[in-house]
Amino acid sequence: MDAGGISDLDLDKYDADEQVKIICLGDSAVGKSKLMERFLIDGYRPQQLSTYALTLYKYTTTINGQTVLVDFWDTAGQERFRSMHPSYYHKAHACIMVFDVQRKITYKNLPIWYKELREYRPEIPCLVVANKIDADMKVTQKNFSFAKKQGLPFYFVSAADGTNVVKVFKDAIQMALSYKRNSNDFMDEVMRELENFDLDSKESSDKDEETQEGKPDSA
Ligand SMILES: Nc1nc2c(ncn2[C@@H]2O[C@H](COP(=O)(O)OP(=O)(O)OP(=O)(O)O)[C@@H](O)[C@H]2O)c(=O)[nH]1
Ligand SMILES: [Mg+2]
Repeated sequence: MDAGGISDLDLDKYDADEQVKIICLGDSAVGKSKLMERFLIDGYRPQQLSTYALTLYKYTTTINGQTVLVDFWDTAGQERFRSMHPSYYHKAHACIMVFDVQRKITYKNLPIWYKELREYRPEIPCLVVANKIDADMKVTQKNFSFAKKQGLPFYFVSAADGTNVVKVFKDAIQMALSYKRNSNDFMDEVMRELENFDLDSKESSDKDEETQEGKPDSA
């Protein structure tokens, strides 16, 4: 199976024209899962594959008349080790990076997440999300400069009351799509080439027919 979750089978099954993968990063308990659930609550949610390490949410939407299948990847647990398995990043088209406005440490850890993201996916759009603003609206006055410094889009959101949740996810899908369409990312080019390459290049294995020697005559 393809670790990137991109397969023609899925495109057929969901009658989709295009498929994008969006990953979610951030410390434990910042609200990554709650944000996904909040967004998907009204959305079409045909499938949820769950393992102890990963939840994959499938979502379809129509953009400019095209049906887009979105794979949202969410982790459970791995982020405690502050390092994700490389397959998590594999072929991702956008990243939603979350911190908890009530816990400063989760904001301070953003550069660590961002560094790892960029090691695997140097070019993909990354959206920075300050979650849990419902707990204290005053935080929206604060200056969280990380996103600005990196030139990344920034959102104040609340998974609890829904503030800006749809906006973040819709933007993420749009950015993922435009990335996919316009990407000059070298690794993406390579992956595209590999996908087109017919792996079914069976070398004429008939050559290794072994000459059957007659059984030694038993006297
Ligand atoms: N007040 C408030 N609490 C929230 C919000 N979003 C999440 N929470 C709470 O924060 C806790 C953690 O939320 P999760 O969505 O499980 O966090 P997570 O990032 O998925 O955590 P891991 O799966 O452990 O990495 C839960 O108790 C949520 O109810 C929010 O917007 N406001
Ligand atoms: Mg979670």
